[in-house]
Amino acid sequence: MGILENGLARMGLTPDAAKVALLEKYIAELELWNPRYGLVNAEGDDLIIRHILDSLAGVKAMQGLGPSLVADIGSGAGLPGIPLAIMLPHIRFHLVERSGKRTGFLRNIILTLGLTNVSVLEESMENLREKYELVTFRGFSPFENKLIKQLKKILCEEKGTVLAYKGRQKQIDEELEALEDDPEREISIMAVDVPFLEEERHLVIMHLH
Ligand SMILES: C[S@@+](CC[C@H](N)C(=O)[O-])C[C@H]1O[C@@H](n2cnc3c(N)ncnc32)[C@H](O)[C@@H]1O
Repeated sequence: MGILENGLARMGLTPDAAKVALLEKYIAELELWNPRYGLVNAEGDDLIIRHILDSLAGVKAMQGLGPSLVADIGSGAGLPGIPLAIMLPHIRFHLVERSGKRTGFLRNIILTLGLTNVSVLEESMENLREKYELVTFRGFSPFENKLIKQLKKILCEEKGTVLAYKGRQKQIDEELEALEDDPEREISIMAVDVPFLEEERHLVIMHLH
């Protein structure tokens, strides 16, 4: 069994063969275009662990939250948006990325993989007009007051949640402590185990409004 399927099994994820094939195709495209586009800072098994399995660590949380429309902000090469969209085809994803070079790659990926639940928005998040039930981000920005204000503008008032992929607990605590008090904010932090990765990873789920 390859590292991808082994990792999926360790995470308790059981995608059908078609989804595994799409994940493999995405990995192949990342490997192919990485030298020219500088998309991710890893290759081979390291790429699968640090980017694909890491992104998939949010699948179960997403299933629990049950959104119908998600914005993946600062999506870069489509992380975590593309792996999540492959695993959760009933959810629509907007990949928000301001770099034209990266959105070029993303548009190509969507066509190559035939993903019908994913759109690319070549925008700064500050310019978004749509409202989202859920916003994901990974490696995009620390939690800061300015970011929280911006997130509130694009989250649905009734049901607006952020799912942020984060590393060390200590770093998360520092970021959260520096935020202005907000009695409406509810935060839960989940430690996640990314297979074959000996580093701390957490998902921060933040309900705003
Ligand atoms: C460090 S990369 C992370 C990419 C990806 N999420 C990942 O985990 O590999 C941050 C990305 O956010 C994009 N970005 C930065 N500020 C942005 C903004 N205000 N709106 C949209 N995208 C932005 C950058 O162009 C870059 O591709």
